[in-house]
Amino acid sequence: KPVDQLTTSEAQQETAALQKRLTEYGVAYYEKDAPLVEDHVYDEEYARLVALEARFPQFVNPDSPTQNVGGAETKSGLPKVTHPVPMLSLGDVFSLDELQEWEDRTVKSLGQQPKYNLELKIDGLAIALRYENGRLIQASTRGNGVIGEDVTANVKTIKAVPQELKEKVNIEVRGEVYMPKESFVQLNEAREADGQEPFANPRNAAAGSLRQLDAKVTRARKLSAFIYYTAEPEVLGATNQSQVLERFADLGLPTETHNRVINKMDEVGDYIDWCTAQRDELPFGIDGVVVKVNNFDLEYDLGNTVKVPRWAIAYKFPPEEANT
Ligand SMILES: NC(=O)c1cc2c(N)ncc(C(N)=O)c2s1
Repeated sequence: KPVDQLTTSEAQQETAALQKRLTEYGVAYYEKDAPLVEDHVYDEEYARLVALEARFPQFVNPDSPTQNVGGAETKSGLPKVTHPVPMLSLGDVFSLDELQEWEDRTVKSLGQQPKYNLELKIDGLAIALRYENGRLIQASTRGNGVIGEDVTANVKTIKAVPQELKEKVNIEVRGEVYMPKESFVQLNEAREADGQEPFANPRNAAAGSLRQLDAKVTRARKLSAFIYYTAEPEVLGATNQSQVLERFADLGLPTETHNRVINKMDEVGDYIDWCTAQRDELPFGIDGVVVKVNNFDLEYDLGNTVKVPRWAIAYKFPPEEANT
């Protein structure tokens, strides 16, 4: 129900429930690197709480998650970084029908049939890398999208991430840090031998390994990364997403090479089938496919909502049956 149609007691109940739930999500995400919900679910509920507290300020209390932006008490105590361009999460769809509905809306908004760039959705954690004059000067986590953590020293231990680009450009790029499946198996064997709790999945292991105070621990975890986005493609002279990936490779940035440009959405099924068949063979985890309008001039027309871009969508694979 819209916030301004709630009775005071309804608002009090919903506010208290959201404050409790988002605090639990925050502890799981920031303290345990074991998120309870997808980023966009957290974002949506957080936005609802902000709206409720704005309309009913009497229900704001000091330990509401809105009162300590960016997970101030992260266990790792890493310094904070504010993202100049917010790191949005992605909208999700779970079927080809929903994907077709997304395309219908997109074609309608654009008034034309765009090409799409299809990319694997890497199951890791998002990072932003700032290069100046071709040198890596800062690396940060997504955090809550606006405020992340400075993980520069830790990212410098990741072999796949160049500290020096092949061209002296000033650019911020974004991607995913992940733990290769092999590293994950070795890490959990070592942890169990040590009587420690194994990580539930490579994504949590990557998050826990990246957000360490001691970069030597991160180095030992043998992480890797793929870079897939920049908000400043003009710096690279790229006019579409597939060109951006090619320019990233020219610079020495690690890119996932199985991307594919398609002319319309009815070609996406073949790609999804290919990814599903390849999934177990890939040396890293994927949890879906990212579909992006390839041309940036069209992407510009579509813009973003507060939380997710309109020019891209994630098709999520059905959860893998527990291959115990
Ligand atoms: N949250 C996001 O915007 C994204 C998240 C991811 C992800 N986990 N893996 C790959 C891509 C990609 N190829 O664009 C994106 S984009």
